[in-house]
Amino acid sequence: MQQGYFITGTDTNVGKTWSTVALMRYFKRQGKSVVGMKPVASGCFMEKGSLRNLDALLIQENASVPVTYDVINPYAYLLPVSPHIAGVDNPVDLAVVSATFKQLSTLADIVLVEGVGGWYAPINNQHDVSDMAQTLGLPVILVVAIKLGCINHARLTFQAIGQSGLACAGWIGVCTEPQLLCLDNNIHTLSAVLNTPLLGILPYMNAMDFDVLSRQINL
Ligand SMILES: Nc1ncnc2c1ncn2[C@@H]1O[C@H](COP(=O)(O)OP(=O)(O)OP(=O)(O)O)[C@@H](O)[C@H]1O
Ligand SMILES: C[C@H](N)[C@H](N)CCCCCC(=O)O
Ligand SMILES: [Mg+2]
Repeated sequence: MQQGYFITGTDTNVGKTWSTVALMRYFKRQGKSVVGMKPVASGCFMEKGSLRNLDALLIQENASVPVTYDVINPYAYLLPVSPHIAGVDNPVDLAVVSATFKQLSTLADIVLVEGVGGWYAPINNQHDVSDMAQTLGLPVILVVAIKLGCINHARLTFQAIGQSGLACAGWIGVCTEPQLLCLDNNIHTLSAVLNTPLLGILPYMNAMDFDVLSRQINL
């Protein structure tokens, strides 16, 4: 592995997965091999007797090399609730996440790890997403869904990333809504308050096209 990034966001449902896959396509276009990980996923479905998560499946599909599902997503929980609740019978062990990440990092130049929920979402009764990112020791990319309220959420999350001692490699804005009043002004304000590079603004798309989105990224 040459480089790895931990992808967090201002909340759940803010575009972390879309950004992760757009980044995977971006790195591939640069001639790099890339794999991804969704260590903890809540909100899964049963397929042939195993729990599967849509984020993890997208990450698996977009990898440069074939990767076994369990390496991408060692903790798959059925219920779409906070992982410390969904995983009460099989709580996340950060040593397992770390060992699985090491295995994955031998496979490609770039490894992207998508968090779950926002920066302080609990992953078990002792740890939250920030602990998982610190265990992996990766620079963090902050995904911001550009909507009303995002300036506050982005500033809080950016401050918390700094407090964890991890580097922030930049932020990605995702237009998850078809229309937003004063969109450009919001982006301008976010750029001014977040002391980290803007890596790209992903436009609103009616149908997902990760190649189009990946062309908005510049890391
Ligand atoms: N560029 C976009 N254009 C339109 N809709 C988008 C875009 N990016 C994301 N969305 C919408 O936002 C939803 C959430 O995106 P995504 O799944 O990437 O969020 P997430 O932060 O990974 O969520 P989770 O916390 O569940 O992992 C998508 O299912 C899609 O409906
Ligand atoms: C179900 C959802 N899509 C995510 N997988 C889990 C989000 C957990 C959020 C926990 C919280 O901060 O309240
Ligand atoms: Mg996701």
